Amino acid sequence: SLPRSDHQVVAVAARELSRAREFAQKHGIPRAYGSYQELAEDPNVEVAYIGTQNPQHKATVLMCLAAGKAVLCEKPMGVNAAEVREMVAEARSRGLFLMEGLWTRFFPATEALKSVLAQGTLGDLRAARAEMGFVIALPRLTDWAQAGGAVLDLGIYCVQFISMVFGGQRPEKISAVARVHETGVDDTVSVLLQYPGGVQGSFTCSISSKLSNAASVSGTKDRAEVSPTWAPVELVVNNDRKEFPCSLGSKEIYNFIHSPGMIYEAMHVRKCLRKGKGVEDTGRSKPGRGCLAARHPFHSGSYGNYISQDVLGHPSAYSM
Ligand SMILES: NC(=O)C1=CN([C@@H]2O[C@H](COP(=O)(O)OP(=O)(O)OC[C@H]3O[C@@H](n4cnc5c(N)ncnc54)[C@H](OP(=O)(O)O)[C@@H]3O)[C@@H](O)[C@H]2O)C=CC1
Ligand SMILES: O=C(O)[C@H](O)[C@H](O)[C@H](O)CO
Repeated sequence: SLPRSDHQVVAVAARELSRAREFAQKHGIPRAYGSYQELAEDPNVEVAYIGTQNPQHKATVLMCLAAGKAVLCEKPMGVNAAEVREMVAEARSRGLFLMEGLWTRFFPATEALKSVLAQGTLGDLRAARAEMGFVIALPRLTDWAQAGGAVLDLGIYCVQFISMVFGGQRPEKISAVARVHETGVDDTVSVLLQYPGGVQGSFTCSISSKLSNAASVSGTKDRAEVSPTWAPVELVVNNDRKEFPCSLGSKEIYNFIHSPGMIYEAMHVRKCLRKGKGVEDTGRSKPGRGCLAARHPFHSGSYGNYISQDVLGHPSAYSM
């Protein structure tokens, strides 16, 4: 749905060639490969978009970086903070672009919220709240072996919102309560994040119950809310409601609502690569090839993995 002069899908890979061929035929993609390695080695591929399941992200990211590709990896980029650090270090050492596919960050409604924040319309910020929950029957979500669970799949959208509105700051303290699914993955989790100056972030994510699926930030002057949390098409500030439809005239049938909004992150990737700037943790830019995913406020998707690791990995932060 983007101009072919800017974006072309030139190849698709699957572990079975037949499936890649079927997908390629359905979507008019010139090349199909029976392995991810063959795609990584295709000289016509500039950027690899990785949509495998969570546990395979790291291996596939490293494979594509080794082949010199820029990489856009689906969220959560890693199943924990250690994996994310390893991938970011590898991208840095090769001077290659790596970004976590937190597509939410590039929606027009998110951009509109960021300018409301930048203008100080809400006053001094006090609290941010996000929720994402559905009754979902996706096998991967309740499968420990596929790194399922609410925090990694849905909580990451809540964390990235809170991290964004608080400028990428790291919280001083994290605490959480959870319901654990019979398969052992986290089913419903509520997390409290305490920031300097008594500023608070909180979120609830669930794979077994419908939540508000909205995200809000409140200050001493006003409150702003976007919805749905993961693919915002509406921004309300005080009682002023603005719509940002993202059907974009697409006739495609998608598995998930607002999927046409994937074009925004694709446009961002292209913009980064054309700028040719690397973005370091400190936000200091340096000449290099592409932007690097880091804990930069704008690419703080990786931050979500730190939180999930903190929440899931430290019993002290996790009272049942
Ligand atoms: N941004 C968004 O809106 C969304 C993001 N996601 C993210 O995208 C990723 C994929 O999700 P989704 O497409 O629902 O996942 P699927 O369950 O459909 O699996 C995706 C692909 O993973 C590949 N795969 C590679 N290794 C394995 C393995 N060992 N076992 C099973 N599958 C494997 C398969 O590809 P093949 O067999 O063809 O090689 C499969 O087609 C996840 O990380 C998820 O978080 C998902 C939905 C929405
Ligand atoms: O990123 C997402 O939107 C989620 O992976 C899936 O869409 C979710 O599992 C079902 O909404």
